[in-house]
Amino acid sequence: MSDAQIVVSGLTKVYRTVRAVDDLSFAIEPGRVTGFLGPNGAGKTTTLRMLLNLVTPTAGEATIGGRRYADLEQPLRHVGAVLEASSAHRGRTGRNHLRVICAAAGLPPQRVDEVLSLVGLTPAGKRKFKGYSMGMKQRLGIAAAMLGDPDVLILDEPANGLDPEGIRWMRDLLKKLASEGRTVLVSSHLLSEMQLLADDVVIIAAGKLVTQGTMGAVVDGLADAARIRVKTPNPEQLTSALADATVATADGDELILTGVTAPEVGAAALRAGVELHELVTDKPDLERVFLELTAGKAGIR
Ligand SMILES: Nc1ncnc2c1ncn2[C@@H]1O[C@H](COP(=O)(O)OP(=O)(O)OP(=O)(O)O)[C@@H](O)[C@H]1O
Repeated sequence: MSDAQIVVSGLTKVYRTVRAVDDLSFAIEPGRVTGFLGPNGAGKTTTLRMLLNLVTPTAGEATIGGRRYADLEQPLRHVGAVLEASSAHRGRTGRNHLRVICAAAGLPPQRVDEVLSLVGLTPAGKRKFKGYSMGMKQRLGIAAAMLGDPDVLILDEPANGLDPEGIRWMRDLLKKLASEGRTVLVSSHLLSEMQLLADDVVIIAAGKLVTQGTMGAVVDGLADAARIRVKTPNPEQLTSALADATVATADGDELILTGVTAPEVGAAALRAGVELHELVTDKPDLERVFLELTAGKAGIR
């Protein structure tokens, strides 16, 4: 096993009456950005906190390179985490904030300027934290996480509060860090945001795994919810020629079908000798499909 592989196995957290995380298992590979997706309350933060030994699991285990976070000898050299926008002493400069963390963790002091440069805060590092914008706080949080030059980076909703330019910057940085061979795990509740960033995706709802795989395969799966609109003077004949299709609506000569592709409809029509007047694939709104997939499972629990 790679030192940078994350493995979650049967992970469960029960708070009084709430099963925040429910028998969750997945693996996250190095050299890739993995999106950890789910609606609000799905259990993403609780999972990440268990991974970082900030919450004790009720059952199951989460390991990084085969070891629990608590058993890592020098955790900051191995794992960097940004769980919320950084907070620091208001009157302290960003640079001094990082120097304190660096010294406390016994990391080389030159890392401070290296990470400030990495996140584009070299001049701003000399300014006091109280004047930092949300975007600057996020950058400082990533700088702190990178002090130990970790091979695993874990971020909880890092795009929150960022403007589009900040989001693009974050995306480019995380992709670069993954391309260097690091494991990058990023949580989000927006599929659209993750589509531009993640190579792999793990989707959870109500604490349970919904699906996981490469972003391409998962999106293709969601896109199977595409609807085919077809016009034919013989709708009944066409329907009986399409055993696998589900008829969503039938209105005169127009049928809306799911569970089939346009080429399958065209081929079936040809075989059955049914005339087609129109054959259109309505591209699904992936965000809507994602919400439908996870809706009802999450929410208030
Ligand atoms: N300390 C706690 N005590 C009780 N319930 C909790 C606690 N922490 C989380 N929960 C509950 O566990 C469930 C999962 O919460 P969690 O914050 O992990 O979800 P999330 O996917 O990160 O959502 P969000 O995007 O809203 O942060 C929610 O129902 C939440 O109310």
